[in-house]
Amino acid sequence: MTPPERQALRGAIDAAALRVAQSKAQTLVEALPWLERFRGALVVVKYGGNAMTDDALKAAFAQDVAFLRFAGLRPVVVHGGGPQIKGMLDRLGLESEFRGGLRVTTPEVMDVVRMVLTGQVGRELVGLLNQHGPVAVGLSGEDAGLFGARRRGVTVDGQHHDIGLVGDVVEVDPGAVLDLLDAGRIPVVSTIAPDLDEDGQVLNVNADTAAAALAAALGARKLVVLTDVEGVYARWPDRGSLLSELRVSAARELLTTVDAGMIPKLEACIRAVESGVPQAHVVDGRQPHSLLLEVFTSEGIGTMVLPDEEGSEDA
Ligand SMILES: Nc1ncnc2c1ncn2[C@@H]1O[C@H](COP(=O)(O)OP(=O)(O)O)[C@@H](O)[C@H]1O
Ligand SMILES: CC(=O)N[C@@H](CCC(=O)OP(=O)(O)O)C(=O)O
Repeated sequence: MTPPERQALRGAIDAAALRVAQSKAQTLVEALPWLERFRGALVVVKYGGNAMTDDALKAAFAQDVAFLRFAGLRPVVVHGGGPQIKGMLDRLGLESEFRGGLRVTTPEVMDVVRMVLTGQVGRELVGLLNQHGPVAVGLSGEDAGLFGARRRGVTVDGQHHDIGLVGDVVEVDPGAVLDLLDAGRIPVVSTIAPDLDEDGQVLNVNADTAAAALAAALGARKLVVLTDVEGVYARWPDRGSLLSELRVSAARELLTTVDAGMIPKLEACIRAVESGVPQAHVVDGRQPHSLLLEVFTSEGIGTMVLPDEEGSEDA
């Protein structure tokens, strides 16, 4: 290569590097209106067990939540752990059985659910978040009266089934979560809840519905549900039918057609929005940084559930 050729090549490389730097700056600038709008906003993020299957994805999720916190929002994480519970039940030779999307929970299974959610999945998320500073604190629905639950059964094809130690959150005392937020911490909540009808008994609560109850009690600005699908499809599994926006009454109608896994998610979005949370989102947790994209870009991603009244969104 001649000296003039070398110089031309260096010039081209410098120009390309400048373009990359400018596009990074552009990305930051695009986030500015959203940073302004959501400064101080309380956001409840439900992190599903199926979106935490690989280490890189979990690390990216922790980065996103830490980003929200250091950008001045107030994130609260509610985590699931269905596949992780299944993994432990398999190792112990116990069966995983579901009815209507909920785990049939015997006393033996309940011990495993509590151990895996609070002692394993929650701990791991707290550890990942604390790599970004001493911010995350784990707690379960048993701590400081956070949740109170009542047993529920499930109706499938018109038939009612008892599914054991499974509950719905009927009471939330968000004091402990608010204390942590006021101290600048990130609460990481696992969804075990005391049974209000039986002292000393704890119940297994679906993490989507618990996240909705918490988002409502906290008066959250957003509920974001991270899962293993792009969003809510009008005609699952027709990939052309992904919904970017859904009003709450349409979401109610859709409830009759969606399959098991999506039922508690859609119910959670409906419950949150009907309780005053301005917007709820179902987002693909398999995409790294989907949480950041949802909060800080104009396009948003996944499906957004909004109240019925026109003009009530604050996207
Ligand atoms: N209408 C629908 N739109 C999107 N997903 C649906 C729909 N109906 C059923 N599903 C199923 O719901 C699943 C999500 O639920 P699930 O696997 O339990 O998630 P998670 O582990 O994140 O709680 C999707 O992977 C998909 O198979
Ligand atoms: C009653 C019930 O089904 N509880 C769930 C709780 C965990 C959960 O909801 O985890 P995901 O969000 O990963 O599905 C279970 O035992 O699997």
